[in-house]
Amino acid sequence: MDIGSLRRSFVLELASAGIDRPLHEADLLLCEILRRDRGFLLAHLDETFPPSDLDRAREGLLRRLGREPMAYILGRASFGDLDLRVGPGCLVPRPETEILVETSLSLWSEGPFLDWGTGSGVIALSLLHSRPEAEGFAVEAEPSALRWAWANLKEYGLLSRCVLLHEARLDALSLKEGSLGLVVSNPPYIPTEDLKDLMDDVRLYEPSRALDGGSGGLDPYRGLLPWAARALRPGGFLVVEHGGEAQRKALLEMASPSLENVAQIDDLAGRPRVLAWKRLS
Ligand SMILES: C[S@@+](CC[C@H](N)C(=O)[O-])C[C@H]1O[C@@H](n2cnc3c(N)ncnc32)[C@H](O)[C@@H]1O
Repeated sequence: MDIGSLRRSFVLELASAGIDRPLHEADLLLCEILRRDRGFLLAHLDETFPPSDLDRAREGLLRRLGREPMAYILGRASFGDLDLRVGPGCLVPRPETEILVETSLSLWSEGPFLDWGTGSGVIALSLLHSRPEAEGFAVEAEPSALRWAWANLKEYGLLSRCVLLHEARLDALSLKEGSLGLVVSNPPYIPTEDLKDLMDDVRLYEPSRALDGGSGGLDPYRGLLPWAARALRPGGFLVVEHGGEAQRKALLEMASPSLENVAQIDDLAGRPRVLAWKRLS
C-alpha cells in the first residue's frame, strides 16, 4: 500500500471515531513510524509504505482509537521548542503551562527554584534550559512520574543543576526557610466533582493524582501557599497555574498577607490560568 492511501485510511478511521484533528494525528503517527518529518511524508505519498512497519503503524492507530493519548503512543510530547519523553504515570504537558513558565521567567531573577509536582519535569527543565546559571529542586509524589522527569533532565544534561525529590508532603522537605527565589507549580486542580466530565483520553489514561484537586480543585494550594510564603526569600515569587475565575478568586483570598499578588494572567481562550505573588520582606 502507498503512504498516501494508508494516510487516508488512518484519517478516515480517526475521524469516524470522533478524534479531533484526524489529519494531524495520522501524520504524527506515520512520521514517527517512518522516522521522517511531515515534509518527507507529503513529498512521498506515492511511495510504498514499508511493509515491515505496517504492523507498528496499525498498532499505533488501534491504541489511539482506544483513546490512548497520542503523546503516550509516540512516547514524546513537545513543549515550546523542547521535546520531552512522556508515558503512563506522567501528565502530558499542556500548552497552557507555557504561560506559567513565561510568567516565572519574567519575574524570577535569582535564588534557587522549586517546582512542586514536576510530573515529566517540564517546568523545571524549561527554567533550567532558559537560565544556564539556575539551580533548583523538582518535587514529585508519584514514582513513575519521577522517572520521566529524571529521563528528561538527563537527556538535556540538566541533572547536575536540579535535585529531584520524591516526596508527597511539603512539610517533610528539609529546606531552609527563606531560601528559595521561586516556587512554581502546576498542581492537580480539577475539582473532584468534574473528573467524570473529562475526555476519555484524559480520564482513562492520565494519572488521577495529576488531575484530582479535591473539592473545588483547591486542596493542593491549601498547603502550598502558606508553605511557599515561608520557603521564599523576601522578593522571591510564587507562581501557580489554576483553572478558572472561581479558583482565581479563592486563591487570592487564600494567600497570606506576606504574599503580594503581582500577576493574574488568562490563557489564550480567555480563561484565568496563572497567578503570581511576591514575598514581601
Ligand atoms: C497537573 S500535574 C503537573 C505535571 C507537570 N508539572 C506539568 O506541568 O505538566 C500535577 C503533578 O503533581 C503531582 N502531585 C500530586 N500530589 C502531589 C504531592 N502531594 N506532592 C508532590 N507532587 C504531587 C502529580 O503526581 C503530578 O505529577
